[in-house]
Amino acid sequence: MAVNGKVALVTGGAQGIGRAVVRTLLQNSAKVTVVDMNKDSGEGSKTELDKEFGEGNLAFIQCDVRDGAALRDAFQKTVDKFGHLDIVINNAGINNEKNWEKMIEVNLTSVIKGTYLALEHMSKEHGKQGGTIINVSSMAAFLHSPHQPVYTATKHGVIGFTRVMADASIRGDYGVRINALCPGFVDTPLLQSVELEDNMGKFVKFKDDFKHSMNKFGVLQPSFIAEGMMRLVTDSGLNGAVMKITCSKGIHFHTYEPMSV
Ligand SMILES: NC(=O)C1=CN([C@@H]2O[C@H](COP(=O)(O)OP(=O)(O)OC[C@H]3O[C@@H](n4cnc5c(N)ncnc54)[C@H](O)[C@@H]3O)[C@@H](O)[C@H]2O)C=CC1
Ligand SMILES: CCCCCC(=O)/C=C/C=C/C=C/C=C/[C@@H](O)[C@@H](O)CCCC(=O)O
Repeated sequence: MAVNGKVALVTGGAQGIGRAVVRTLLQNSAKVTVVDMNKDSGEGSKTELDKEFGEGNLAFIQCDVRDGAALRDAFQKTVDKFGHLDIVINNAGINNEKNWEKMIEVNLTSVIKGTYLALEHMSKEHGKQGGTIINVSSMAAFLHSPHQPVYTATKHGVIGFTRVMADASIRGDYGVRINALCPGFVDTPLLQSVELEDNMGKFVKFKDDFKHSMNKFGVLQPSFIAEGMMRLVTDSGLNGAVMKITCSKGIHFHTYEPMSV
């Protein structure tokens, strides 16, 4: 899929990985809606990106992705403003082992909601023109660590859900590609949360293990994750792929046993 002239919606696009992805999409002449609960960073980021790429290419909608009605409204507003929808990146995520129910809502339930809403606007089943969905998981889904039990569970969930929906898309002829992206450690504000009892609860005592892992595996830049994301967006041969991005192997894909049925 060529990105030029396409319309994208990115959740959690006000900072970190999401912001880098939004910037890359704009560089490639897409129209983009950022859906993020943080009004200050959303508006600040829009001001900067409008200066760089010109006004009229980027919309910011303040929205907590856990609020299903507000998220539905954000999708509709995007289509109303830009005319259609082609690319949805379900990226918003948090680290909160203390309030782990909230973390499941943000990291997994909202990715499911975002995928279903994306299909309403892009699937041939709904009379639309097709598109691509990327759900952000993590390398945490592949490596055990003692400090992130529920975060890890949500990221496993994102992969399982994404792979099944990719198969459903083929069987149902949705015309929508659905892929997952799993970054290793990335230099964003999220990483600071592992030091805080407010985020980690009793698992904060493992923070030195966490730092040890970061030193061992290295920390990536958000722009490199955006590069991987663009490959998932543009390569029409990819559906159900699980992309991994690490310092040691760069951008690569997880391989699975073929299905038994
Ligand atoms: N930074 C890292 O090392 C890694 C991050 N990831 C995943 O990448 C994604 C993005 O993470 P980062 O950019 O690092 O985080 P970040 O904390 O820098 O940015 C996350 C963005 O999501 C927004 N957000 C959070 N909760 C929200 C909600 N309920 N509704 C709407 N917006 C919300 C925040 O306001 C923020 O702008 C997450 O899913 C994260 O789990 C995956 C692997 C590694
Ligand atoms: C909770 C906030 C921080 C979230 C951190 C997170 O989601 C990421 C965890 C990342 C772990 C990264 C590990 C990378 C390992 C590779 O370098 C390699 O050794 C393993 C390669 C396995 C493969 O097949 O690629």
